[in-house]
Amino acid sequence: MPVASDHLASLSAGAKKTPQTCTDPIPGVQTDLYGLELWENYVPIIDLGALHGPRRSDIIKHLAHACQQYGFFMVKNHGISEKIMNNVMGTAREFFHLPEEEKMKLQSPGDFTSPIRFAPSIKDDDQNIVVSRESLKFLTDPLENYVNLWPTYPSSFREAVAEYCVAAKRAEITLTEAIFESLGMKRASMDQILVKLEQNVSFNYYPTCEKSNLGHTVGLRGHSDPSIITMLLSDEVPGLEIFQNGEWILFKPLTNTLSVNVGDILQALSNGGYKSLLHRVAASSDTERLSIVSNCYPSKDTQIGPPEELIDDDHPAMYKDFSYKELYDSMWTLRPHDSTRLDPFKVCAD
Ligand SMILES: O=C(O)CCC(=O)C(=O)O
Ligand SMILES: [Fe+2]
Repeated sequence: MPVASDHLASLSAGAKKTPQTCTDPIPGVQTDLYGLELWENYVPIIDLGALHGPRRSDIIKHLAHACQQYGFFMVKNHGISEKIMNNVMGTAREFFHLPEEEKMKLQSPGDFTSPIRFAPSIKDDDQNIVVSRESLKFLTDPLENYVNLWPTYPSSFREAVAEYCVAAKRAEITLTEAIFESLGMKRASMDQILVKLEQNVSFNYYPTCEKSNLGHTVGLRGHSDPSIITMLLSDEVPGLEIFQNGEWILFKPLTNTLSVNVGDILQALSNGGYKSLLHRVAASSDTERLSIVSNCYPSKDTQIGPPEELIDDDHPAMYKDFSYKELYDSMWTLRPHDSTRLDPFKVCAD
């Protein structure tokens, strides 16, 4: 992926010319030589608000670095108000605290295409493991097609969730465009995806687990996401673990930021330059945990092989040219935690 590597080179070069003098306002956040903030030394922080100002090109370089080296970063100044975040988190929490039979009314076993579906914790007898996550997954795009299918209890549901979806999608479009720019994609290649960007949302609830069951309970098994990017809003309870440099690292959420991971589609679009993040959630016996995931992906007819401007003799295409529909249709034969869904689309099998 020639262009993003160039960005990295110019990141280092730029640092020598214009050293940053940022102060360090948040404990645990260091700013490196290139002006890129790192949370506790292991997660980059991207200032989304600065994309609209004179520092845009710096932020684009930060994004290239974050997507290439980490596949995971946090965003601040994302434009989603605290009120919208608190409302949707409060609504999601109320939903999961409803009696089991209320939630089960939204279950649709075996139908992965249902526009809204509740999935309870599962027991995998083959692997003798309990996956404790309860989730409510729903399609959100376009909102007017789906809002009427959403629950009316908690009574705040439709309004709070719709407001969050709109705000989250706005942030995702801004971010996705900047990520495409960081890859060096041509305007036409970016636009054919951006104009038809879609979103779905999941509420995830991880109940506390008896101490004696911790040995065979996980919150969620290791997986990558079938998205371009996934944006995650969570409460302040740690639980998400990210796979970096051969080890699992427990991520500590930071107030008012959202976290973002590279998904499989971005890995293919970037010709393997940006790595889809392997992640999982640990079970806890102390505190329940809540997260809201917004997945951003292209319309079914969008081609998601790497665009020609990212291919040259030194960087031959790693993926065939395939549509999102082909990936989507092939996904249901896999288990959700199989991170091999791009394999059929590789030019050469490993
Ligand atoms: O709850 C989390 O932190 C992560 C959830 C997740 O990875 C997913 O829903 O795909
Ligand atoms: Fe995920």
